[in-house]
Amino acid sequence: MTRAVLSLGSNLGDRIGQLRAAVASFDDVLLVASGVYETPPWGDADQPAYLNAAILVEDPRATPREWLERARAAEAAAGRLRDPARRFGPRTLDVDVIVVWDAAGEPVLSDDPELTLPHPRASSRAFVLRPWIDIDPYGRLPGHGWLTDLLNAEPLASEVRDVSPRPDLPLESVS
Ligand SMILES: Nc1ncnc2c1ncn2[C@@H]1O[C@H](COP(=O)(O)OP(=O)(O)OP(=O)(O)O)[C@@H](O)[C@H]1O
Ligand SMILES: Nc1nc2c(c(=O)[nH]1)N=C(CO)CN2
Repeated sequence: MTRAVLSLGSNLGDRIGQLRAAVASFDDVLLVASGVYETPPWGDADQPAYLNAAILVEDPRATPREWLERARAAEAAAGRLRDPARRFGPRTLDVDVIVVWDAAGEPVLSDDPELTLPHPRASSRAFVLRPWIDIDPYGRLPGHGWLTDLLNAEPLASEVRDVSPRPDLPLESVS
């Protein structure tokens, strides 16, 4: 398996520091990182705003399960602080595996609850699709179509207006 899009989010503690540490943990496989966006909480309104971003990673040897393990390791390194009683509640770091493509460039489909691919809620999340389209303008969400069509149709077209770029908070230092 080769490529994956990972979504990063944080709304507790040092939000940008946690996102940067997560990106650094994928340094050996990182193709490109999106800009950072400030986004209103989705799914559970009573919590602080999130910082969200997306990264494209590639490793010819990595299985989908290994991407999930690396995502979990990044969350654990951020302390995994969260309220277990709130499904979509606040957290120091969330790293979700959005799509994985195999060596032939075909998307991996899985209904395994441990690793569902594509991520089952990605199609309704402007905070996932807006950063993703930064780094993959011709991107498609398998089963849902082009990112550009999803983001330009309701309900996401309205939601994306509240997704604010934070160019003052780059993920990577310019070298
Ligand atoms: N595509 C996926 N990416 C990440 N985790 C997944 C995926 N599919 C299933 N899971 C499972 O979901 C479990 C809960 O993940 P997590 O705590 O990140 O959920 P959440 O962030 O509360 O909700 P959401 O997945 O909607 O963002 C994980 O332990 C993982 O095994
Ligand atoms: N804006 C935004 N809202 C969320 C996010 C996130 O990353 N960004 N993650 C959640 C966890 O499932 C729940 N709600």
